[in-house]
Amino acid sequence: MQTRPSSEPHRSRDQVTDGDRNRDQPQKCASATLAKKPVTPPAAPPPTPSNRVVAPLTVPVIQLTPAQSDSPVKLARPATPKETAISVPDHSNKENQPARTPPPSKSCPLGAPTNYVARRTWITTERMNELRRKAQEAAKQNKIFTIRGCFNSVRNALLMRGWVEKLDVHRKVMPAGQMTYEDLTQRLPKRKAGETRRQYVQKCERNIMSRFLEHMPVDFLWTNRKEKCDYIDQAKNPGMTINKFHRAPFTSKEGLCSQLRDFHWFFEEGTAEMYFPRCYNVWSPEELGEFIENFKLTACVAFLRAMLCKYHKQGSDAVFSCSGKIPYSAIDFAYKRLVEYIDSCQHNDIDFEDPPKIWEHDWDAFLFQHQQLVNEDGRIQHDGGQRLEPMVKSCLSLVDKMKVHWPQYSLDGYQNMWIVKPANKCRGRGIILMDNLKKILGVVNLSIASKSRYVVQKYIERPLILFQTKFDIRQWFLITNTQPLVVWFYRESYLRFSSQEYSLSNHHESVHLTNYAIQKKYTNGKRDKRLPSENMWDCYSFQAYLRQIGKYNMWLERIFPGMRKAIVGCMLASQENMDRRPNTFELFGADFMICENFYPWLIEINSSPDLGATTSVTARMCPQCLEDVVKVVIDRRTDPKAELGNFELAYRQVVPPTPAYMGLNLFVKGKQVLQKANHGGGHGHYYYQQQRKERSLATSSVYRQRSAIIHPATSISRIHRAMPTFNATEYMEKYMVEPLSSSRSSLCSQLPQKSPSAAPALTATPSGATSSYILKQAGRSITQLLSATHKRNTGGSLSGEQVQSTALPPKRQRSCGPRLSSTNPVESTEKKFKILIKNYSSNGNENMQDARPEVANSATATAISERKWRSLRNIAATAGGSSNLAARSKGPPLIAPPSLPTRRLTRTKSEIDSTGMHAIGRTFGRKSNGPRLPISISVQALHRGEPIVAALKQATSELQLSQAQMMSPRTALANKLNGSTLMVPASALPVG
Ligand SMILES: Nc1ncnc2c1ncn2[C@@H]1O[C@H](COP(=O)(O)OP(=O)(O)OP(=O)(O)O)[C@@H](O)[C@H]1O
Repeated sequence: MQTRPSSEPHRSRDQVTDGDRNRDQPQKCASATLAKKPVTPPAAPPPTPSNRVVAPLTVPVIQLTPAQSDSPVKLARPATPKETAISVPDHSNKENQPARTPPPSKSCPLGAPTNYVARRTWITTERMNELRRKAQEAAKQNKIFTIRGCFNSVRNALLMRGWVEKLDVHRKVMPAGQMTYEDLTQRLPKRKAGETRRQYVQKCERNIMSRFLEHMPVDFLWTNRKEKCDYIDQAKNPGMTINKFHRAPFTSKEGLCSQLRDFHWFFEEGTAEMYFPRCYNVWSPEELGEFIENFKLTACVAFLRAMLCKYHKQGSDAVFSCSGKIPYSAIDFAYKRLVEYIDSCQHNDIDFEDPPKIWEHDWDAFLFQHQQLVNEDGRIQHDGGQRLEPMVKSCLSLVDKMKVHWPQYSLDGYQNMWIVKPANKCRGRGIILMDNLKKILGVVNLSIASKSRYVVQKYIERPLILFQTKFDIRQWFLITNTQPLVVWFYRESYLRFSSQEYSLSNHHESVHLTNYAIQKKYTNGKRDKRLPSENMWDCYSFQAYLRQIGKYNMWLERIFPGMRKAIVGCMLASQENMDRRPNTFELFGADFMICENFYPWLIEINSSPDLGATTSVTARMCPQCLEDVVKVVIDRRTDPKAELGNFELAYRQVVPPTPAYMGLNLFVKGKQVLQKANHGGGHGHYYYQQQRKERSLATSSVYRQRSAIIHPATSISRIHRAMPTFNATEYMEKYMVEPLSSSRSSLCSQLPQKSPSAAPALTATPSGATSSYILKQAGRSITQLLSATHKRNTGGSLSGEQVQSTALPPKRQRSCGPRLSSTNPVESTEKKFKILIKNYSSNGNENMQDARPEVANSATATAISERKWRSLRNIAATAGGSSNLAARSKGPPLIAPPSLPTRRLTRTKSEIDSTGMHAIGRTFGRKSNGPRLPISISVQALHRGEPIVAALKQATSELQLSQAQMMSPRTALANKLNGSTLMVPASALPVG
């Protein structure tokens, strides 16, 4: 018996054609007996840990029925050729040609021996069932993956871990239940030339297994392009892992530039530091202006530096000459600009008027002179009358001073070169090096007209060059979570050299752009022999080089940690703008350049780094990196101690516990309304101004207050990241009500307490000390109250009794809804409040007992201004018409309020219905299991300096307060609360 060779490198001349194969099929039919069952869904697999319900596979169950067995096999019907095992088209040798297969004969049609099947065909029924079982097992264990693109290392790594691939072509599935045996065995991929038999068999088996999984959701998707449908799939199947973030703004040049503008907020010494050449999104007029200013100032620095450098290296004759074309005043011009700049940095200019205006033509002339000095070896005019040494000395000291205030001094040279990059292109396309402002503006202005965007970045003129050749470093890193941020750093990296020697006089891309996409277009020029011909080194070769030149410590101390800190910093700065979806990770490739002083400068971050085996270096490193990604992403999920390959954890954000004061002790005092009312209308404006002042104070102090309370070891950025949502509903429910009891105490203590429903409120009245304390606080800003009550709650400044009367539970959950116990005084106050609101909601038909005693009190009545009445009316209008509420109110109406316009009735009513609120009085609360009110405000708004009042403003608007009240939200809310306890004088009621 001939054995089939395991591999077939080339297709032979006499290879089997499709037609041949078809002709063979009747014969193959005889080689196996298959009992095909109709599509029967197998039993549903048990639920997986992730609670995913695995849908039964609706694939044909293939009965394992050997062709010739001792036990006779019953066939439902004669197997058709399609149902048989499939023979592999043999492309290799003649021994396996169809001519050599036994001709179809009656001796082995449907009863051929199993071993015969195995010999002649490559997918037997046994194998088929095995594949099915494997697919089912993978589905049960959530181990289905799809890979788009040629990421064989990932594929192999997953297959090795028992995963099964669902080919991307099978994403668009046919309706469940329609899959037939033919679907599985037909339409198999064609064998490619050069594909070995084994490879082909594996390919077909993968194809078949993929079809088994057609109706199963994918658990792991590796793609190199973002598609919306994938994220929709992920939303449907949250367990699905995707290797791409939908939003990663730092991966475009434009995005990186804008993300890193605010980097200073995220600086953490030793953790997040950043060297990024200054960069401008010049399509934005603001940044264009900044760029122009920076360009000019850089030219001034470069002019003086170039002059000093030449003077010291080549002597004064190399710089000065009586026939020089550059006027001596150019030195003066540059000098003055630097002095002005340093003065402004040191704030020495605050007592002076604006610096004199410099006309554009003066700048043009100077920039031209700079070009002459640097590029054309021009001389500065000097007739020998003036002594040069003092001037040179003062220039030197000025440039030294400038180093302090010019953080990117180390990367600037003398030429003032800038690199102009299309904002959203990659692979070096459209990148130009320029040193002329007019030309740069010409490019970017044109781009504005053509709607293509550019960024302009300072070119690193003094890079570290190896053997006179420029290089950059490609560094991979992995993000596995954005909230909290988790960054994995790859220990290996590789260097990419340019094919030509470095020169600043030649601006050609082959000299300055070191990325592979550009360099592969050029043959290597005359360079040092020690450079690699494929223009790549791995980091180990670079380390060896550094060791050779005695600078190995620079790798350990500056380059490697510097790259890591830059990546962490960049991620922290961009974290806010990345998706927060779980089960998403991404491998990024960052490009760094090393400066002469060995500091790494971030150039760019790529979202789909080239992982092709383009050179021997990448051929070794890329597959390894991909395998390591699988280790981090897959293995570590189940085993925290799993091997991580070359990845190391660079940053794991620590989420600090929610600060105790956060949203807990914010409250609005209702007392201020009385003060305002007592002062009469004439002082209204004054008080309004006062409040505005307080609000602005609060605005600026919110951040300071917070930072002061936060433990110093906790960095701002971390806090900033992990800030919980400030829940206005919760906040108001609790703190808008609490002061009610306090403020009411001052009122109610004067009032006869007839109403039984008022009793709980009165019992809840805090002590006089607390009242006065609250009174004192009433005029302060909310932020001040925040810290005061924080102290109070932590028992710092108040007596135990006071704490008891005012303190609230120390820690609250983030979810909103009333959580105060029924014995809590605040609770009872809240009830009171509710009832009183109902009073108004009854639209005059009913009234509350609580209100009765109060209305008789003239002192209280006079305290109600027309405006307040309007607010009350508004509340009434808001709540009016909710007849169910009114019906629940008891007691005869004391006042017959006029029929008020119900302009906001509809919305409020629907709100009540839809949000599960059971009374308008509970506007501040909700049913414990009801949905949230639509008044949740992100605390980050507060953090960023927006006034807390703004938050209240929003809240008040949600509470349907009138425009006048919204002008002063604190007062408005207090009005509302107080108003609920105050009665309206009959005289204040509109007639009718
Ligand atoms: N500020 C800079 N200073 C010096 N060289 C730079 C600077 N920016 C970019 N380069 C050089 O230009 C090359 C291409 O730049 P960059 O990576 O930004 O372009 P790209 O189009 O995104 O390329 P790729 O997609 O291949 O990374 C870099 O490899 C680097 O050698």
